[in-house]
Amino acid sequence: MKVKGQPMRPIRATQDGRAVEIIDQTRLPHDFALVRLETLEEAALAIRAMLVRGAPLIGATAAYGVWLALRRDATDEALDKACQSLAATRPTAINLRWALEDMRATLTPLPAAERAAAAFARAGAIAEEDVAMNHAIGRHGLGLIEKLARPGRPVNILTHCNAGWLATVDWGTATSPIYQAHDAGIPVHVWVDETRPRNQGASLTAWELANHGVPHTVIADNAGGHLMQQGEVDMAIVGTDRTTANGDVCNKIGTYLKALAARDNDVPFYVALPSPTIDWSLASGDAIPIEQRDAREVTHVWGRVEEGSEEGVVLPVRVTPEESPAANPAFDVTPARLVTGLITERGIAEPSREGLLALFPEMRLKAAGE
Ligand SMILES: CSC[C@H]1O[C@H](OP(=O)(O)O)[C@H](O)[C@@H]1O
Repeated sequence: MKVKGQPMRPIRATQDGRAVEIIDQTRLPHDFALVRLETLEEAALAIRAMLVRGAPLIGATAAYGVWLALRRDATDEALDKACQSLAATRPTAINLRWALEDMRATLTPLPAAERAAAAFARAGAIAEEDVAMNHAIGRHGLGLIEKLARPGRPVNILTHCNAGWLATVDWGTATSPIYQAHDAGIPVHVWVDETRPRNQGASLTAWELANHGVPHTVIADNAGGHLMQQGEVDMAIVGTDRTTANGDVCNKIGTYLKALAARDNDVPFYVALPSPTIDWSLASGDAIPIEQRDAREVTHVWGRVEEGSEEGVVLPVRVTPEESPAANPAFDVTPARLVTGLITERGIAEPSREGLLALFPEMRLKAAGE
């Protein structure tokens, strides 16, 4: 997508061929900062500290992280260490495991001397495949938005967290249909869930949509149900970090509550995902590991000082009593029964094992379940 009119991606190889450059998403929306990753350790930290986040982008960053490791040491031991250290960064997004398995399968058969070049090529291919898949998701999702369009008012779409181009290599998943509808001249308006506690909606999705000129309104997470009751939401589109073979959807904490409110108000609830986000090995979402993040993300908020002596400084501010503990599960699981459809690069699947296999028949032998 574009930033101030310039094509931009959240990750790209540098011209000198020695590093990748990422957008530091922890500093948006206040600062747009690019960070150079030259080592495995820097790539792992960027994922763990959420300078890059979002399932597809985590996968692409991990793939490049393997390349950065093998540039220095292309032995079997180095490949193993790289895959293990990157796999340990975050537990929930399946794209991380998928990308590392792909890189390991690509590189293991090769002589050490050929591995760095092959790793760079495969990481680049994983990135470009993500772009193509997300564009296709947008095409299929565009059809859903078109069906809801009517004269005199925009299609009102609610989204949660950031499943935008910042969460992928480009286009986003949930936002790809929104961008393509906007670009096609279909009036859309997006209700942007702030998405406590890290506020990826307020700080990332809103920033993306503003950059692209898409009308949007940031809302408190707790406002979505009310807006649905008032008839102000025509559909919801969210992303996912892992969707299991039966169509259960693991996504940012709070997604499940939006799905419940959508069901109660007959609002179509769609999930957009590229197929590497499907975990065929799990028959349901019960077994998905839910990341427990630092309680400080709940007890504090980070914001920019607007006036006074430290103008422009981003500071943590405590919003809870010192003595109050906090819990911070980062994801929840929305059961398939609450999902209207899964928007994939091959089309829209019913949220079920057979619905997914109808689009991905080649996965039948791998798909857990009956
Ligand atoms: C297209 S994946 C987006 C997905 O990832 C986010 O999680 P995080 O920011 O913690 O990596 C969130 O669940 C989004 O829906």
